[in-house]
Amino acid sequence: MTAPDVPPLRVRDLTVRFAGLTALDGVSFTVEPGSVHAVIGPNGAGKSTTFNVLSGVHRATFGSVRLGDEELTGLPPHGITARGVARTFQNIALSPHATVADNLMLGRHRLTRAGFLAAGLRLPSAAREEARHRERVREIAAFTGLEEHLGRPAGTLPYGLQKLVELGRALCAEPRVLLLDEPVAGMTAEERRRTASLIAGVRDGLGISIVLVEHDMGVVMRLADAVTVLDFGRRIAGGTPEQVQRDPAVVRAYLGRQEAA
Ligand SMILES: Nc1ncnc2c1ncn2[C@@H]1O[C@H](COP(=O)(O)OP(=O)(O)OP(=O)(O)O)[C@@H](O)[C@H]1O
Repeated sequence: MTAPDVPPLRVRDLTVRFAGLTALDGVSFTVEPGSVHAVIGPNGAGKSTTFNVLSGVHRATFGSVRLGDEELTGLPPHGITARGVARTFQNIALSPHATVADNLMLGRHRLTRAGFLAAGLRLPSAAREEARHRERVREIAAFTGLEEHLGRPAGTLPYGLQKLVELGRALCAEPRVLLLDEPVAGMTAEERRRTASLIAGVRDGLGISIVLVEHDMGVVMRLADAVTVLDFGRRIAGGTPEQVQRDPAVVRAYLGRQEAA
């Protein structure tokens, strides 16, 4: 698998207001090419809002998100996917009755050249293209450890494997940037360990950038190259996992919430 051309993802002064509530307030950070960048913070800090702006679900009130020279701000979700940014969902969003292979094929959608007409007319060009996509799906299934499950309906797999299908489907879009929304939530300790090493493998083997929103601090600290810490919609710290762990503002933010709880 060859590394795609990955530019930096620059988030600048991102501000999101919902009817009187400022969910994000002037947040800036840069995701370096080929790195895992974690966004962490206590409940309500603005992590999901950041994720939703990056994937085009929410519009920024102010500020910008740029991938290299391309402005992503204001694009709809499919426009952002088309520029090589793929996401997974916190709650699994697979077609449960379709096979794992067909769910992965859905991830190839943006790369499909032959239109519905060519496919419907069963033109040889469409058949060749489909065969190429199926081959790539098999490669990605092997990479993610899903090969033996390709023929099974996705809904019949255990939860941890369904999360991997989500990840595999996002990889099938050949992204330059992968947005992972709590990829190990609800997993057993063994599944967490396996998923964390798979994510490290995606970074190291495919060279793509990964933005990770995750509550599991063990996974964040082991996996992330850089961490942005949010609290009440503001960026309160940033740096390597070691730096943010020692940062008094971060300790205060987490301890404060525990005391209030
Ligand atoms: N669609 C919305 N409408 C109004 N307020 C919202 C909306 N989405 C989020 N908020 C508010 O914005 C703030 C940030 O929420 P967000 O979900 O981004 O935090 P979070 O860090 O992801 O929290 P958690 O860890 O609990 O998922 C919160 O006060 C939340 O109530």
